[in-house]
Amino acid sequence: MKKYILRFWKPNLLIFGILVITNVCLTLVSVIMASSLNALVDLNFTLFFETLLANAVIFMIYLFFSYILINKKSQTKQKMATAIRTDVTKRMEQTSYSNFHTKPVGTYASWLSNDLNTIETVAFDQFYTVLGGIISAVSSIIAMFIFHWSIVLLTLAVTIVTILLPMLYQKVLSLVSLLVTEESERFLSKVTDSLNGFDTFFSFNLLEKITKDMEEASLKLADVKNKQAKVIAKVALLGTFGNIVGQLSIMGLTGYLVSQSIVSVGSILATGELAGTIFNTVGNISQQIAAIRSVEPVFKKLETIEPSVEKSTEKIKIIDSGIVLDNLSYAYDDKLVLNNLDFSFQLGGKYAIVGASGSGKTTLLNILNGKLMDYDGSVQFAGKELSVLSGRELREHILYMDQIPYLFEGTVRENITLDEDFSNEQIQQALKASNLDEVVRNLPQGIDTDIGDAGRLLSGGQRQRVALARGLVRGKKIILLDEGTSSLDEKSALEIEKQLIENEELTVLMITHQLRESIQKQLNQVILLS
Ligand SMILES: Nc1ncnc2c1ncn2[C@@H]1O[C@H](COP(=O)(O)OP(=O)(O)OP(=O)(O)O)[C@@H](O)[C@H]1O
Repeated sequence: MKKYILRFWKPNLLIFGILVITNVCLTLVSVIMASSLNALVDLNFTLFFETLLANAVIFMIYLFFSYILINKKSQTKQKMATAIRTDVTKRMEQTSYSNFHTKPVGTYASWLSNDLNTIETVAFDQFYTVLGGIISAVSSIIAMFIFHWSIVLLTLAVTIVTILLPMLYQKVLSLVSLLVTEESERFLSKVTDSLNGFDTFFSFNLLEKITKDMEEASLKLADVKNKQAKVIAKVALLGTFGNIVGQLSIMGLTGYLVSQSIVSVGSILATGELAGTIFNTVGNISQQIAAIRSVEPVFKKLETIEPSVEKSTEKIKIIDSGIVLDNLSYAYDDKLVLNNLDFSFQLGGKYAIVGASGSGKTTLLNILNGKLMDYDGSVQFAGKELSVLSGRELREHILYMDQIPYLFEGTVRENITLDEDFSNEQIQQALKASNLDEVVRNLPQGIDTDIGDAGRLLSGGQRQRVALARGLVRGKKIILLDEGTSSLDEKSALEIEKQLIENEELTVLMITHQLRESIQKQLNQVILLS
């Protein structure tokens, strides 16, 4: 948290300055109140009204700065929250494919929403509250010197005890807070997973499973939240106890000093007010600091996405040779999936990869696409070993298309360009090459038609073609189709496969369970994985 407070030190310094002004205003009001009461006791009505007027002016100043403070706090909090979110997604940009997939997407969504919410409302809000509290307590203690040193001494003594007592619970509070964030993560992940399965549950008449999953997850979350509330209640109790003891003892001491004519009658009003301010702060400060500390594990968690160390950033200057596998093996932990493969894919060649389910077809394409770099043996592309190329460089030339390509909410154009710049001509060519031009012509707003959540308004086959156009518009010359035409009808699948296979510029590796005869004839080779 410190990192972000310091990164935005200018607005935070401004907030500090405004907090000083507002709290000094409140202290002044309390001190002047003593003069008001003294004036009243002395029947000096002029002085009484003058002090009232002075307090009214100070209150106006206080209100003005309080308004600025609320706005500044909100703006700065949002700036810091956006910076944290950006840091998290930047880490995602830099991590490896397999690292990213070690957690369900729902977990990351929870980080960026739930956890950021906690950071905003617990860490940042409480930080400003504690800061304001300390400033008001310090200015109140200083003001107490006006009345009598013994009042300051007693205040300091009770303050120390009130701060120390609730600290006994600090560790437990941090622990339960961490449990709450972990359970919230599991809750979101479970509920997202269940909701994503709406269509499946619908077809099996099992929609009640969504409610059941949600209820189970919600009860677990409620359990840890109740545990957290119990600890917070104990800390709050100790703080409130210190607060009450502190206020009563100061009132008692001032009363005694008044009775001994050491301080004026008006002092009782001011010290009561000032003691209230100090002990309200002190009584809550342990709880607030513990709350801020409890968010530290959340900050740490957001930094757990490891950046992947790309061995090299060598560039491919010219693609003048294809892909050569030499003794290629791959294992997920100790599960060997590919074993000593030797093979050459010629540039411009067309290949089908077939094999039983689980034989490693997708794994092979994931290696060629730079998603899995921890292979054994050798894979050369354009004369360079894959491991000396960055995955990023590889994907500049290779398009990987899986069975269910993801489409974003938005238009066909946005889904193809993904916010990058392409000329209309480039887009039209890509539409034609992916057999999408006629489909797009028939859409109500052509290429600028909104295709709904995850491309829902397009058929499975049309979605597949949009994904293909995405790669072709970027001039990718190596196409890896992981059953990329599986959701197309026979005629469309054949058309696309033919189009790709007859394009001399493209090297095509397609995993297929349905090798059509007419296609098979045009392939350089069918590779069987076992
Ligand atoms: N991330 C992973 N972690 C552990 N094991 C995995 C992982 N991905 C795949 N596997 C395992 O590796 C083996 C090969 O999977 P792969 O997806 O490459 O097979 P496939 O031939 O493409 O299968 P299919 O035809 O069913 O799509 C399978 O047994 C699978 O369970």
